[in-house]
Amino acid sequence: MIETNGLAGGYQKEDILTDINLIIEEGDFFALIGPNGSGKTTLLRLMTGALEPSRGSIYVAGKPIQTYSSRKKAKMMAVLAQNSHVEFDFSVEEIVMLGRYPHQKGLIKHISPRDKEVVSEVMKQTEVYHYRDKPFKWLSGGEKQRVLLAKALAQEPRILFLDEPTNHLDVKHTVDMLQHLKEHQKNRQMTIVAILHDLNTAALFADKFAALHQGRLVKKGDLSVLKNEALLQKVYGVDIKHHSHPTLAKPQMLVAPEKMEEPNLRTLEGEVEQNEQYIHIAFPRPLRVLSNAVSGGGLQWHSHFCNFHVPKNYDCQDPAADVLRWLEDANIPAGDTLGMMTAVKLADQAFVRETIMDTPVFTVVTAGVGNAVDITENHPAEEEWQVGTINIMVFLDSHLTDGAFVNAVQSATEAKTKALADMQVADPATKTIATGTSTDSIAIAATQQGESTPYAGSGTRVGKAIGQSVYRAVTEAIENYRQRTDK
Ligand SMILES: Nc1ncnc2c1ncn2[C@@H]1O[C@H](COP(=O)(O)OP(=O)(O)OP(=O)(O)O)[C@@H](O)[C@H]1O
Repeated sequence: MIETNGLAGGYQKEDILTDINLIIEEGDFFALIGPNGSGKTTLLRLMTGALEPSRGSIYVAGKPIQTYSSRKKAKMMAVLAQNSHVEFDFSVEEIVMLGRYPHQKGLIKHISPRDKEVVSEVMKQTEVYHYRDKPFKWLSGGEKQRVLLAKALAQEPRILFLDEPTNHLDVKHTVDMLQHLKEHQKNRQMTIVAILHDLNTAALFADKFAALHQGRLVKKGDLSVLKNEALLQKVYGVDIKHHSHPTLAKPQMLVAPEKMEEPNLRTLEGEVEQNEQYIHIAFPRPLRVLSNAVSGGGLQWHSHFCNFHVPKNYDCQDPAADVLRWLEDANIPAGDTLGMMTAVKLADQAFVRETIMDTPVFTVVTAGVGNAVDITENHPAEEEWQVGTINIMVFLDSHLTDGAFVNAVQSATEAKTKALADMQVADPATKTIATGTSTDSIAIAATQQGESTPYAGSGTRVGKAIGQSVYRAVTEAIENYRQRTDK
């Protein structure tokens, strides 16, 4: 649909862009990314024929852009430029109607029923219909932007060029605008070429990407362009990390500014507070944690770690809300706290604090085994569970990658299962050796100090440290539980 070959161009005989070779297919949502001054607007202006190239060629729908008459071009493409100014005293509807100009025939232009229909439809889509009679100049920046988009859509173009279209728009209108554009792309095969500064928005809505840097096209392709952290670092000059969107199969980018000075946690000396209701471990700064805890679970950062005692008949309708309430009652900052719960007496806890294979590890375990389960055996679908949970928190002075966190959970689980086997903890239903209990929780928390390690399985020092520490702590906690309950 759009093809540039060896394209160069700029202003006052000085080239801003050099050797741009790009193919934008029909129906693409194509995002141009790059820092300020990298040449994105210049490229857009060359592609729309607003600027003459100094070298190379631009083909649109198979024909050189220069061969299009202005009327034909206006039927083919619409442009929503950056900071478009409309000075006249037009109403919103009149401005949008200007978009129909290329479709109107004859010397004296008449507004046809079709023009009216399209104009109202696009005003509704862009949510400007209700102020169609207002003077344009009375509108806010974001409202004006939506009116100008409506005007561009009224042109019914095959290609829509957008220069920072979400400028001035709030979150809702940004999403709405891009959602509408996406529908136009899908339902009408409209090609969209958009300059987008917000990489996260680009990741959500665009399918193809081209990164410009100092007037050169340094990368083009699919979402892999945005996942290329080294490329983004080179282009933008800041550290940008990507992670996955929680509900969509899309990456999201996070800027990582240089780290501030933080307290050193080499000794892992978290403050421990314990009473009948909870065990609370507090660190002077957050640790990176992977956990299935009821509150603050997933991969997060937390400074506070709590294990709450609940009665055996605890009504677990909304455990996360309960934990938040208990944290508030105990004056522990909920936004920075991981919260587990157990019906086991907290006094049976085990604290194991050691340096194993050069890795400082602190493991906190509460264990009840009334609910022990051999996960490899068949059980009736609906079972009456008794109270009993093994809650494990492992604090490490180590720097783990996300993958290593998963490895660490694996290492801790293997150690727990070995402890249950050595202590002959049986599944009461199957009478076989239990592998865990039905409601176990785990948290692996790391200081993220020092060099990062990609593995934490049994073949690594940190994995062995986790294994030994968890084994000792689970064994001790079960011994304490057995002594008290006689089980
Ligand atoms: N009309 C002009 N005359 C001379 N130089 C210009 C003109 N417009 C832009 N430039 C220069 O061209 C270079 C690229 O500008 P361009 O607007 O294409 O960058 P951009 O990537 O769109 O930047 P931004 O993200 O800031 O909008 C800049 O150095 C700019 O100063």
